[in-house]
Amino acid sequence: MNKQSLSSDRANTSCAVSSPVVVALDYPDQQQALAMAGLLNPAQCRVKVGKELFTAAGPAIIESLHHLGFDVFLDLKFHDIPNTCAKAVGAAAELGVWMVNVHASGGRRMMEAARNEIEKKSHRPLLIGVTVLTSMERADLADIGLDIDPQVQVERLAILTEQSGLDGVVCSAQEVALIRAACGPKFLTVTPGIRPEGTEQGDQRRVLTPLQAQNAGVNYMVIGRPITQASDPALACEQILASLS
Ligand SMILES: O=C(O)c1cc(=O)[nH]c(=O)n1[C@@H]1O[C@H](COP(=O)(O)O)[C@@H](O)[C@H]1O
Repeated sequence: MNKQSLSSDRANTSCAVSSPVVVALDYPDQQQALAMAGLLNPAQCRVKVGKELFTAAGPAIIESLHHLGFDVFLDLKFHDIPNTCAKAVGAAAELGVWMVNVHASGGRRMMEAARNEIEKKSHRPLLIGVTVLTSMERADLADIGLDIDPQVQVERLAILTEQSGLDGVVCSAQEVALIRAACGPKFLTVTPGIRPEGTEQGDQRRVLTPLQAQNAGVNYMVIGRPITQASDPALACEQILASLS
């Protein structure tokens, strides 16, 4: 199947999953990722393909996940000069993915170029700007010359992202109220850094539980290790969904 027909098929068949859960398939190869996907129900969650899996498995993993019925968030966090970023986002659109992201710190012209490029495509994924990584806290921002609270930078980048015509931002669920106030109710919030009670925080810093995130009004919550590293991943996913209902 060529890229264009894949894109058209996807545009016609993309399912409307009401669940906010997006499971991060952070695996080193296609076999492990598909084994995990096989335990999940595409009616109950979407999946995310990130840098590790996409670098190892390439576009074929997207096609395989589509065949299993999943909407796919392609999380490659593009951050480059406007032309390069726009072409990369355009290539992602041609894979038929549901969502793709760029780093909002790439700036207004980069985000506008990315948005303009996907507007030309027959399948138009949701285009999301990453604000401040959920692994970062104030000290990490100070290290890169931004001696401010993460929330200040998140709000600034969310406003820039909205003005640049993107659909929403990646942020911590802790910042959703702030973003709603600044960017309005239609602007999407996609929140990693989700940790159910009793799970390891790991490298994440700005975290909330799934229920707290839901109460904060997030649109989509990205959850990786609390599901994929659980002794029973399918049960872990079920329990998270049950905690939201
Ligand atoms: O864009 C992302 O998805 C992302 C942005 C961010 O600020 N923080 C963040 O954790 N992520 C991704 O979300 C996932 C979180 O995974 P866990 O920490 O295992 O739940 C990883 O795949 C990260 O790459």
